[in-house]
Amino acid sequence: MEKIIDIQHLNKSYGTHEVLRDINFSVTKGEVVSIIGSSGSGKSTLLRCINLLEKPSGGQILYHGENILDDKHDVASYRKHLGMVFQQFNLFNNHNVLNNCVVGQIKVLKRSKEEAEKVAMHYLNVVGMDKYINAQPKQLSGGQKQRVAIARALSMNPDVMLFDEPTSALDPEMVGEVLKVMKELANSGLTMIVVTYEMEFAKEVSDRVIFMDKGVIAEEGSPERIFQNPTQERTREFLKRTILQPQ
Ligand SMILES: Nc1ncnc2c1ncn2[C@@H]1O[C@H](COP(=O)(O)OP(=O)(O)OP(=O)(O)O)[C@@H](O)[C@H]1O
Repeated sequence: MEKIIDIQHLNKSYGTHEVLRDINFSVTKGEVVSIIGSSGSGKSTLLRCINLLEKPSGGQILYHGENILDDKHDVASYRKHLGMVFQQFNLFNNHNVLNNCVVGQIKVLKRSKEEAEKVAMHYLNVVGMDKYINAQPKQLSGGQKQRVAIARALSMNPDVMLFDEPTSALDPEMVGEVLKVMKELANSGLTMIVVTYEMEFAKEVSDRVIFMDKGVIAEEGSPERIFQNPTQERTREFLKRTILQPQ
C-alpha cells in the first residue's frame, strides 16, 4: 500500500523543551489512525507539525515519497492536500454557512463560484447541514458548527483529513452527531488522522491506534490489540484512567 504521509525521526522543541522525540509512523490511503495519550504528550503538536502550522525541529515528513521539509519544496501546495478540523471550529463568523465552505475553494483552488457552491452543497449534505446554508455561525450549535467545519475542509478535496480533538469543545449531547459524521467519512474510505479522547471512537473506527506518552510514540497497533492487550504499563494506566474518567 502506498504511504501518503510518512513521518521519519520527527523532532520538535520549543527552546530547550523537547516536545516530540523521534516520531516515526506512516499513513496509507484509506487508513484511519487515532492518536491518543495524556494531556501534554504532544498529540496536537504532532498534528500541527504534519500540516506545518508548526515547523518541525528535525526529521522528515514524506508526502507521497517527497520530503516536504526540503527547502525547495512548496509548502503551500503541500498544505492544499491536507484538511484540518480544530477543536474550536474556526469558522469565519462574518460568512454564512455556504460561504464558509466556498471562499477557500475560490481563493486557494481557483474554482469558479458556481463550481465551489456545487462542491460545498455536496459536502454540506454529507454532514447533514445543507438546510442551513444561509445561517450565520453564531446561530448554530457547537455540533452544527463542527459539522460545517468538516464540510468546509472536505470541500477542498483533501488527500488526508487531520482532526484535532474535534469533539472536545462540545457539550456532551452534541458529541454523538459529530462522531457519527466522522464514522461515516471513515467508512467511505477517507484517509484520516484523529487526535481524540473518544476511546470508543478510537476503538471502533480506527484501523490503527498510536499511543503517545511524553513526546514519544510509546505503543502503536490495531485497536483490538491496544485496547485489549497493551504491552506497555503506561498505556494500561492511561486507558484505565481515561475509560473510567473521560477527560
Ligand atoms: N507554542 C508552544 N510553545 C511552547 N510550548 C508548547 C507550545 N505548544 C505546545 N507546547 C508544549 O508542548 C507539550 C505538548 O503539547 P500538546 O498540546 O501537543 O499536547 P497534547 O497531547 O495535544 O495535549 P492536550 O491533550 O491537552 O491537547 C506541552 O508540554 C505544551 O506545554
